[in-house]
Amino acid sequence: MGAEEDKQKSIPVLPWMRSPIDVSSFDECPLTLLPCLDPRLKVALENMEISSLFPVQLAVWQETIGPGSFERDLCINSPTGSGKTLAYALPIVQMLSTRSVKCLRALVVLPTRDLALQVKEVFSAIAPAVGLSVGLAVGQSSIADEISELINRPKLQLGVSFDPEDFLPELQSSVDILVATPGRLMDHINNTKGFTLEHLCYLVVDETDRLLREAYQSWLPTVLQITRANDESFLPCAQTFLPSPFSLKTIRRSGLERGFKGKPYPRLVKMVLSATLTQDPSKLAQLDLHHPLFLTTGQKRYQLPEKLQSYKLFCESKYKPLYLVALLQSLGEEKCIVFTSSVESTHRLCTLLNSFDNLPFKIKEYSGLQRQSVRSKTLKAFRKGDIQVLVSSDAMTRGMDVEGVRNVVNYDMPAYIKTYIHRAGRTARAGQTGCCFTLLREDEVKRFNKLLRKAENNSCSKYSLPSSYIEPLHSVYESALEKLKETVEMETSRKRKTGFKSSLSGERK
Ligand SMILES: Nc1ncnc2c1ncn2[C@@H]1O[C@H](COP(=O)(O)OP(=O)(O)OP(=O)(O)O)[C@@H](O)[C@H]1O
Repeated sequence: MGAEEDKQKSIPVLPWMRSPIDVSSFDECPLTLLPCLDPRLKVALENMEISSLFPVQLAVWQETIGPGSFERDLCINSPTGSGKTLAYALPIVQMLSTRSVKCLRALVVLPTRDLALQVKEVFSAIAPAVGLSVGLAVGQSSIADEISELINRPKLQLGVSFDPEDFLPELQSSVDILVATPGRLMDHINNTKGFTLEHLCYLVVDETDRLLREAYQSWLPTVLQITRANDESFLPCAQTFLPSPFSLKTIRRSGLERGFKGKPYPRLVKMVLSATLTQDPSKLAQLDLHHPLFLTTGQKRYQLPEKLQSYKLFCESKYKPLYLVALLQSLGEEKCIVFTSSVESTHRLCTLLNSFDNLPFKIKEYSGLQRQSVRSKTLKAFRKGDIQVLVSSDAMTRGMDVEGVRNVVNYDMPAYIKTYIHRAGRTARAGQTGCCFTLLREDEVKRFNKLLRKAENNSCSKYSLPSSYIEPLHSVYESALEKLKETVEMETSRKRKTGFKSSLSGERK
């Protein structure tokens, strides 16, 4: 992956990526000045305490609602916390607001369940205002419960038995917009009667680079295959599905008229987004994009949030936990996320931190090693402020939006700039300030400086902790290490009985 990043120089290979729309040339736009905004959506946004659109949201609005009219598929590379979710949610909801028949018309795919839940919340805050329903397919509940949420079954008279096959034509979608993870999406595509993508108009692939990195049961080729077939059968009755006030003006005009010969009309519109969007032609080719338009921010490919301050903190390897505790104490009670390099070190570090006596904050781990239910519970408590420090591995943290996270700590130096961007991006969101601290051994400094140079806004000052924070911790640290040893032994013997190795005793890279 490092080699891959080096290969991808700042000039993209794909011609359409070489002349992007620069999002940084846009200003925020007050809702009162936003053209064509449905007044019901304006109220919904105001209820969310949103009074203006962020630059990326305005840029996307212009390319979707007007004057761009969804003419081209959109590839959006915009920093963490810049508001990409609403950038796609708002135009989709506005476009579907005049639909007369309920069917599944928009699909948003995300790599993790927590992220899908977060995105569903955004849609749920605006879609009901215009009579649209939003569904979730992430495997949070049993498949049967999920199906009953997504599919509207005909009501039967009491005592009448029926064969579901007989009623197939009457099964209808209960939702207009579906937010899904790939695995559950595939379950519904393959097994759920009445689940269909035949009316799909919008496909959003959020956290695109992450989703394209793994096959996830071939969800993307499957969705494209199904919708491509539909595009063709769609052709004669396309007009039925067009929302009336926008009709031909806002949905892509005739393929021939626009010079997009050979593309069925109306085609499935795609929007793909990331803070670190891949520029790899072979990966992007998987999306089968239609005359894609590239929206990006600034000159460099990688951007850090404008109000992020980066700091490096030098320390000896054996005292890293001690320095971390001193740093956390110096930061006070504000929410903080500490990143490590693996799920095992997340567990070990969290156990060690919890072995320190009398720390004035509550610490929990959040990693792929845990069950989803445990992770979701932890995240909920962190959002509420019942937990102040979250020790986390990388896999789960992309896109996570938790209010009040003022600090991020890289306990282990990230190996790639993309990792740094996604970790640091858990703070300094939505124009707020935030700090990212990286703990470094002497031999890591050069590599770290080189890594940061790949991003814009990359200044990184040295951070020193006063000795008054460090000295008193030495004895506490020694006894915490002793406690950790005991916990490792206990875990190892417990897991030996069940045939597992203690996750505290080894490192999985
Ligand atoms: N127009 C707006 N006005 C005020 N706050 C907003 C606006 N748009 C989005 N936000 C807030 O900004 C935060 C970040 O938004 P969002 O999660 O969509 O960012 P993102 O660009 O997707 O970040 P990431 O790349 O990390 O996923 C959220 O808390 C959201 O509520």
